[in-house]
Amino acid sequence: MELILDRVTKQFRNKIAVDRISLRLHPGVYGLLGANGAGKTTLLRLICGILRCDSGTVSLDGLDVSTEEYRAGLGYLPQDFGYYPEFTGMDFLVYMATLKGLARSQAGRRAAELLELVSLGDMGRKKIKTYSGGMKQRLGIAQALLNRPRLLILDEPTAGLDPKERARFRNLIGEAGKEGIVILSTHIVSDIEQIADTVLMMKDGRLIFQGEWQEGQGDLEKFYLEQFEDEGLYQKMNESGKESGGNL
Ligand SMILES: Nc1ncnc2c1ncn2[C@@H]1O[C@H](COP(=O)(O)OP(=O)(O)OP(=O)(O)O)[C@@H](O)[C@H]1O
Repeated sequence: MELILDRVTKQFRNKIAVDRISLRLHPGVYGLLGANGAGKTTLLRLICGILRCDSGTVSLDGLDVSTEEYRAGLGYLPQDFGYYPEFTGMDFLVYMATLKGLARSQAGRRAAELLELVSLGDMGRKKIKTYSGGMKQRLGIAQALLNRPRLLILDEPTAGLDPKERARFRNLIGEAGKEGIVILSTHIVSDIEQIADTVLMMKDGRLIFQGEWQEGQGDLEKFYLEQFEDEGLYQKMNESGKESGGNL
């Protein structure tokens, strides 16, 4: 399985949010790290086909992002996921499953299975308005898994999770990453260290680091912060009319 991004670019008015990003991803967990405004959400939306690239292509095993077949293999948890507070967790999952085209009988079975998987088995009959932030987040992950996606995209999935829930979440994602491609965005470095096999680091719409982060390489947080110290330096160099270099 291979997800290929080829010079993917997206511009909003005069802001280039994603700037010629090329990637080849295989099964595993990828942590997309970047400061606020680096372009993470935009990149994830392009990979989900919610936004169209201005130029460049996204494809999974040769299927273009615009095709039904591509979408059928996709699971997505957006950053600002809208829940229905009056629905129970179970009803919500069944509803989402039918939207995704599962037959009703199948939807009920799958929903129950996923509630167990995300440790919400005993909360399935309770209304979502009674859930904690972490429970809602787990329900969001469950809905993203309904169609057994080959490509799972999670935008800031650990936001609002306490340490215990983070550990639970790590296990869940680790399982998903064994069979498919999981991309999760965060600006919390320790999330990446604990969950992801491969780090993707974005700054100003560009990919500035891609690869495994191993213990011998030192402190990922320090490296990450250094990129932003460099930014100031490069800006100064540009302002004085010199070419900036060194950035990938
Ligand atoms: N719909 C839009 N219209 C105009 N500008 C946008 C739009 N979406 C994103 N941008 C801009 O594109 C840039 C990248 O935004 P994006 O949301 O992708 O960053 P991010 O890394 O996900 O940040 P955050 O962690 O805050 O979500 C920002 O400067 C943002 O203001």
